[in-house]
Amino acid sequence: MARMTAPSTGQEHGAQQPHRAGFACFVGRPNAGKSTLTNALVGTKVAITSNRPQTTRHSVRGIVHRPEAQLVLVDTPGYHRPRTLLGERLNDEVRATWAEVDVIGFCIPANEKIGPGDRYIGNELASLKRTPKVAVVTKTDLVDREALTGQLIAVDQLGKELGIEWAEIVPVSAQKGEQVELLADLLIPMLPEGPELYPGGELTDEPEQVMIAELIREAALEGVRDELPHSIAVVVEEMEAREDRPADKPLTDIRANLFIERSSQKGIIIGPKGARLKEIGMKSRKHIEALLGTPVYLDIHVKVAKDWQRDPKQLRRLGF
Ligand SMILES: Nc1nc2c(ncn2[C@@H]2O[C@H](COP(=O)(O)OP(=O)(O)OP(=O)(O)O)[C@@H](O)[C@H]2O)c(=O)[nH]1
Repeated sequence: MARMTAPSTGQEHGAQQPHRAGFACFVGRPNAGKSTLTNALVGTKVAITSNRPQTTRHSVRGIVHRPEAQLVLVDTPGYHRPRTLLGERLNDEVRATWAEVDVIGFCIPANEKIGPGDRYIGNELASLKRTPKVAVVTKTDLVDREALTGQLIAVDQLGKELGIEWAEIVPVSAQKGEQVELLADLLIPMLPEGPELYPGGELTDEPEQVMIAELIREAALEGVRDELPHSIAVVVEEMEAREDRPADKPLTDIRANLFIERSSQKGIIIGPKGARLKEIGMKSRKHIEALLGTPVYLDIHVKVAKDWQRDPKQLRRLGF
């Protein structure tokens, strides 16, 4: 990421409140609710959510705009024990992000016991002494009060065990929008003083094509079996406005490649008589049209990139 620290040219807003701007990221094991929380804070769909682990591959940022502050959220992939080259690259990316942000939110689901996955991440976090860390207990709508209290105590103990001093411990439900604003209120004072980092109203600086590729990948992930999710990568090859269209009836042509690792996976993606691929196209097209604000002609090609997760050249081509 280019610039992660706000210059300290504090802008005065209102009475004595200096304007603050900076970066935060949410960490946590797969499925902890990081993307959903990012979306809830920003109020628009920018990161990709799914009920399958490890679906966030790109550092999608959402921006929370307040009169007194700008909070830029960096959404990283899950940090986990690497098994492939892709896994190692993802961990490097996550660590690099952690070292550059102003505050880290450690997401721990309210409805799951703290386990080795959390300790693995927590240990790594503990070594980042200077960055404030907020424990965010997510999905509180899934548990009763008693269970939530138990989890808050367990999180407090986890901090003591790992040598992390939580700046705050905040229970939230991103899905119900409970305590989401409060979380923003608590994160903002941890940002450095400084002017806006991004012009007002901008929600994400993720290149459009990456977001479009993610929307297609998200549609492709729906309903596929367990082994496939990590084998899918999508790259937008071409995107341009169709020529000879009247100004009030624009059309955007998009050509995307959907990569899988083995030709045996082709059938699963394409489906009987192309039904699944058609479904993927229809679903993602709706989201892409909403994103771009124009009708879209979407052309998806399914290609085999053999064992792309283990091949450095392929990884680079696919944008990792
Ligand atoms: N009930 C409930 N479910 C939630 C909440 N937040 C997230 N979820 C669900 O939990 C699952 C995982 O959420 P994500 O936001 O994709 O989790 P993530 O941590 O970004 O996951 P990875 O990208 O795999 O690391 C999804 O099915 C969400 O719908 C919440 O506040 N309440």
